[in-house]
Amino acid sequence: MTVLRHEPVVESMSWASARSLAASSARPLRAAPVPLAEALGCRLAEPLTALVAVPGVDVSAMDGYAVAGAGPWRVAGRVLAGGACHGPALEPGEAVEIATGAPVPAGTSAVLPYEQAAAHPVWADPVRVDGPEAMRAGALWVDGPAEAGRHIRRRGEDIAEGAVVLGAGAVVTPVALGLAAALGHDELLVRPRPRVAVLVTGDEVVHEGIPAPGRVRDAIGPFLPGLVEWAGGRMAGTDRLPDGPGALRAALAATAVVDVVVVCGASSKGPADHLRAVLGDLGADVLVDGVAVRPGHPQLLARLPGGPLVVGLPGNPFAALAASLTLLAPILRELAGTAARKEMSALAGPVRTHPRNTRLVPVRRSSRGAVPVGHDRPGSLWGAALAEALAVVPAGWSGEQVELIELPPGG
Ligand SMILES: Nc1nc2c(c(=O)[nH]1)N[C@H]1C(S)=C(S)[C@@H](COP(=O)(O)OP(=O)(O)OC[C@H]3O[C@@H](n4cnc5c(N)ncnc54)[C@H](O)[C@@H]3O)O[C@H]1N2
Ligand code: MOO
Repeated sequence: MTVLRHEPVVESMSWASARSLAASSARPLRAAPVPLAEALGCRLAEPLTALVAVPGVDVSAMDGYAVAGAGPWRVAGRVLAGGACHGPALEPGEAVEIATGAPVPAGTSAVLPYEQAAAHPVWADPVRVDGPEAMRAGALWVDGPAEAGRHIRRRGEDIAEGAVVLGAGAVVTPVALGLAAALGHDELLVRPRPRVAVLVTGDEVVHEGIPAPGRVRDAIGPFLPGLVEWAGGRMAGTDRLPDGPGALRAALAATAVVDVVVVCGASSKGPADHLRAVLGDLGADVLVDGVAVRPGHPQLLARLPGGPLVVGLPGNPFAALAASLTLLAPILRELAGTAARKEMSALAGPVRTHPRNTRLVPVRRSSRGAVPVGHDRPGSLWGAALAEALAVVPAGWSGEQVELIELPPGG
């Protein structure tokens, strides 16, 4: 009789150690200038300064009349935003019709909004003064309350030229993009978002339709792009590989231009699980090989020589999600400089604990604490899809507060 002998189970790294080792294995990317549209979500590598003053010149804050001195005023022209400026300085008693945002002529002492402007009866020329035609005819006179300086936005009043408006390290939000554009920037110096390539392995894995018996729909490839973006990365692409070391070796050898490669499946010890062997062939430095966590125990982290980090996710989809949040998200956050805030919570519901492993339990927040939502088998994303966060339940947990790690929210 043949007796099969297997390697003894080696004690895995703790979940907390794996997570912090993942973060510390990431080497922050060098800052680079990127076009505004690509900078969204990145961190500024230098303070954002105003290349121009806002407003750039003294402009009108209202549609109405720029006036000089005391009224009544003879309307001597019109200035529209983007149009030609009024040439000569206004003399006392003169006005120009002006649009909001248009530069006020030199000599302007105030802007009189249309709503406050009254037609002024002029003895010499009793034309009814109520519109652009009359103004063009040079017959328009207006009067009204025009307190000195009123409704003029002075150059640099909102933002002075050279002002620092956001500090280095600030996240480029959609609003920050608008601000940067207003201040004259076309590019921003940011920590670039790390590029991530995904390799989905498994002969049984199909990518559309109802899987035939013995086949399974890929549930990992579809969640990774959103998770990668959310953690601060940028997807470089997804490749589908058959089981077998050849395709995996070739794909990993061709990934020098990305920062992180994620391999889905092939991380356990079965006959079709080649990741470990291929990493060995390629001379990779294996940093994490198994983590004391449920689900997601067979996860891997390695560095290819002179190349990217490789994250091996287990094939079971919820295990793959747990491993993504343990290894992948901390790496991307570190590379992109986007730290996650730490949240602690009571647990308001029963959870199973594990004697040696951390458990990651899908929960929703409530006023009583985090409530486990159930449906948390490693092969299914049901519980995680219902949840807002994963509660980190340590081995032998005895009721104290637990850390919550955020799940990527919907768009
Ligand atoms: N002898 C041992 N066997 C297993 C262990 C172990 O420690 N010793 N760990 C188990 C655990 S836990 C997990 S998780 C899996 C991880 O296995 P692999 O990463 O090698 O993944 P596969 O074997 O390819 O697949 C596992 C399971 O997941 C399905 N799968 C694979 N890819 C996908 C995908 N993209 N989308 C949806 N489902 C996928 C696959 O069909 C299998 O059912 O190993 C255990 N075994
Ligand atoms: O990683 Mo496995 O169960 O823990 O699915």
